[in-house]
Amino acid sequence: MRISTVEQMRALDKRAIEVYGIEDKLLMENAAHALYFVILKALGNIKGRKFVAFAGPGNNGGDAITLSRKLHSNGAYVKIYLMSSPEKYKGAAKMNYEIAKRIGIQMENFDGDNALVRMSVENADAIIDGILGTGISRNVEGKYAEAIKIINESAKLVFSVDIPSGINGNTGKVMGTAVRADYTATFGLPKIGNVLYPGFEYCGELYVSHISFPPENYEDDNINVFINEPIPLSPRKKDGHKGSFGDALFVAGAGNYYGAPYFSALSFLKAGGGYSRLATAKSVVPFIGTQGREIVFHPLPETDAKSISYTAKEEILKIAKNVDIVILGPGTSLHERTQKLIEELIGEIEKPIIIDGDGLTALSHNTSILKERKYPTALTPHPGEMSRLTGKSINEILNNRIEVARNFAIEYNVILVLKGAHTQIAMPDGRIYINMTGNSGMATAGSGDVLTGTIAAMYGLGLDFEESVRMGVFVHGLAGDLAAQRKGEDGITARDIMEFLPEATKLLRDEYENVKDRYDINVV
Ligand SMILES: NC(=O)C1=CN([C@@H]2O[C@H](COP(=O)(O)OP(=O)(O)OC[C@H]3O[C@@H](n4cnc5c(N)ncnc54)[C@H](O)[C@@H]3O)[C@@H](O)[C@H]2O)[C@@H](O)CC1
Ligand SMILES: [K+]
Repeated sequence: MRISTVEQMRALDKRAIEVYGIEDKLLMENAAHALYFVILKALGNIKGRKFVAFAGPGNNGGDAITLSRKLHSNGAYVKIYLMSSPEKYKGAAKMNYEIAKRIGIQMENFDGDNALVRMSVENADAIIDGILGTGISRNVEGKYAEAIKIINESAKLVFSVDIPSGINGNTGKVMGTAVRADYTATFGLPKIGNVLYPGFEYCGELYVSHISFPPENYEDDNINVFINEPIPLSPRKKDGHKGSFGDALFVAGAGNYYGAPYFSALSFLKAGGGYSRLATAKSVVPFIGTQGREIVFHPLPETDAKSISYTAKEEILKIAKNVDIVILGPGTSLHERTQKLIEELIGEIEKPIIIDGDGLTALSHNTSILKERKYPTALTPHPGEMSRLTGKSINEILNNRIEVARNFAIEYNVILVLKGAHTQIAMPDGRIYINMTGNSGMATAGSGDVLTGTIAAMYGLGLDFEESVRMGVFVHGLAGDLAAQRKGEDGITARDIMEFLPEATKLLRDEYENVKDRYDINVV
């Protein structure tokens, strides 16, 4: 499914109106109907139920008034609080306001927090939030903030129209304050703010309605943000040998960094990969060797600090020639000579590579080396590492995740995985995939190492490089969700994520449609 910006949604509305003649009042009717269905689904029946709706000054308010008329028509009691003078309404919103007035639906101006409003809310079964939609243009203050406070303090079921009021439709950021909804129905396509955190969380259960747009209305290459849907894995070769499922080289580890090489190299095998090689400083081998017997070790000369020595370069390049994919950087340390080694390997390895951890720090000294690469490259930074790569502050990155990731991927011709809740995967042609698997328990040391191994495993299973990165991120999150289901989010460790990789891959093979549905946005 595509995800749109606010501006793209406006263009789609315009096209629906101008090309197909689906007038704005039809769109509004459809929008109201969609949320009506969600309410029906949540409450069972409507008759005799009491609703309080807050209607803002724009079309979001118009949708709320239209919905109120539907609820009224089906036997509910509705009271609407108008956030500003109804003279402001235009087009479909104005028409629906006038219909509601003629019908005699109770409408009052909201002049700020007071006992009467609180009492209406207290007596209601549910609240409709149509205060602000995608037209939010500044921070929420004054009586708008007061209305949101009343809603959030009410402990009633809250249904948001399009997007919880106060959430920025392009970024998912809270603009001062925002409604915490139980359900949200969004219209046309989900907006980026519905899908990125924290907006996603504020939506509660998220539904999308296509409000009668024909499917071709969405076929627009400029709308190039997508949900990261899983890609079906082809059946495993029954007569396969370990080389059939990929041969991966991990250049990882240093004295005191035993977890990163272990988790990355072993996760490759757990997620379905065939042959896992670990090239690491020689004194690291005995520490991991006893636990990771399935891994093939290439002990390398080391520095005084027990990190991989620069002199290992030719040997690494030689091994790299015989593998399918190379992973650079998990726990290689910040030793200056080792960093130099990794930096040069990035430029010289003639295989697809994944760069993570200390490899990203090595790269940040000279990002232009990426431009020399003629083979596919994926980077998996968290926002801190992204900050090092771009020189931008972490806040700047968090506030513009999509743009920052996209610009980097295009400029350096790489796949950039910007990690975090709902990780973004940016492709060199400008497409972005937003990943929906995973949970907060996965923000744990070593989780990123498991990710690199999982991506490499997907490549070993026969997906192309781009698909492997997408599926690696998906499967890693799915394994984390399975771990959370079993153990709770609080105590998940990298080991737990790794241990659930076989189950995650199996689930995708056995129950592909179920898994896909579980992480899709429901259509009403
Ligand atoms: N395809 C779609 O997405 C459709 C969208 N529709 C609705 O239209 C909405 C967008 O409508 P509008 O563009 O009129 O925008 P909104 O209804 O979101 O609000 C715009 C109004 O709010 C004011 N405003 C902005 N920020 C404010 C703040 N912080 N405090 C107080 N007032 C503020 C603006 O001055 C303007 O008057 C959508 O969210 C959706 O509910 C539907 O009617 C039908 C189709
Ligand atoms: K809203």
